[in-house]
Amino acid sequence: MSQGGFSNHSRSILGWNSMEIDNGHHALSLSGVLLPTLQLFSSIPEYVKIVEVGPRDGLQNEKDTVPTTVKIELIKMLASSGLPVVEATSFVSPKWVPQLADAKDVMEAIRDFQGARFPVLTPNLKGFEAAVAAGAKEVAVFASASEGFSKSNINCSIEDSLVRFHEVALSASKLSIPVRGYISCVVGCPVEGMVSPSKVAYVAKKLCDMGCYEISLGDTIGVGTPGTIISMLEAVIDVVPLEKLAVHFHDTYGQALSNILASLQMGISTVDSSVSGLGGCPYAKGASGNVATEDVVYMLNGLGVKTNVDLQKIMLAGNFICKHLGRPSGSKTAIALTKITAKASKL
Ligand SMILES: CC(C)(COP(=O)([O-])OP(=O)([O-])OC[C@H]1O[C@@H](n2cnc3c(N)ncnc32)[C@H](O)[C@@H]1OP(=O)([O-])[O-])[C@@H](O)C(=O)NCCC(=O)NCCSC(=O)C[C@@](C)(O)CC(=O)[O-]
Repeated sequence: MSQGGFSNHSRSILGWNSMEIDNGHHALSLSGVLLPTLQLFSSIPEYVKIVEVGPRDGLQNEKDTVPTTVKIELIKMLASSGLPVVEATSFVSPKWVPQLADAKDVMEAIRDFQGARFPVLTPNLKGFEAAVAAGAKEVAVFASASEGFSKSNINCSIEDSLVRFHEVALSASKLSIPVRGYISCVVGCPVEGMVSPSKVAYVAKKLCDMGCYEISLGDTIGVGTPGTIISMLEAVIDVVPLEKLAVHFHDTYGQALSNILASLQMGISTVDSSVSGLGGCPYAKGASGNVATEDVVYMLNGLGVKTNVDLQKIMLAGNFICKHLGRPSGSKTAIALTKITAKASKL
């Protein structure tokens, strides 16, 4: 029997992936087999905040214009799934990112929708002012750890970008608007190759000092592995408090979930992801989508980490946008559970 599009069989699959917490000690329960607590997981946070970036990062690279009404519906579905933060759009130049030229209309339609926070990207004061006028209550600035990417993405050097972001941060502070800071290319750059952890740490400290409440570390082209991610995080944690850090992984080499796990083991408790694994930066050729929200939630459920996110509702949002885009989901979890549901409904 199917409820809300999911069979009891797929519900029981979701149930496999659960962790029992007994007096604070973790024990994996898989098919009734209890495994002893793993020391390895002892530093993993009890709660992880997932920042959904699908409507912004996920859609910004789409060639065909996605109708504004579809974007709005997607944001509302995501916000209704328990996600605490849904990055809604970007107030950037429409010449640079035509797909998000409807930022004002999107923001105005969701500004009073309850359930999640809706930050938007603002590269400069012009974008910030437009975002605030449209009702944005939170913004994000986006820097790069590599000069080459900074120039190709926002047409200025890292230092010039920091000056612009400082202006945004000052204006935001006057209005009590929280500012998130992104850093792209924290491991590798499409223009310059490998990026040293010290460059990431330098930009992270600057963003922190100008008042960003959170710094999201982006592996823009998805080349990181736990080895390189851990070295990068160690450098950043030396200069920015751990609780201010978030990770943002693209899955080009299939490393995103392992990189997230390594980051959680280092104590990071904020993870960016994109419904159905949509995404990619228009100025980072070859980069594939972000890690899929469905896969992150499935893994965190399996670790017994709270997210307050309803996986089935995320999958419905994923089905909705993938149907619209006319392509299969990039989430392995969504594909697996959809197949199981389809099989079960034939029985
Ligand atoms: C930063 C600029 C604007 C500089 O672009 P520019 O051409 O150097 O800007 P400009 O100041 O010379 O202005 C040129 C034109 O843009 C207009 N303009 C200027 N600012 C704005 C604005 N805010 N909103 C709307 N219009 C704007 C301005 O008014 C002018 O209009 P014109 O006179 O030609 O008609 C441009 O390079 C840009 O918009 N870049 C955005 C690129 C982008 O959005 N990339 C993707 C997001 S970053 C990302 O995906 C990575 C991340 C965050 O996910 C993490 C990761 O994975 O790494």
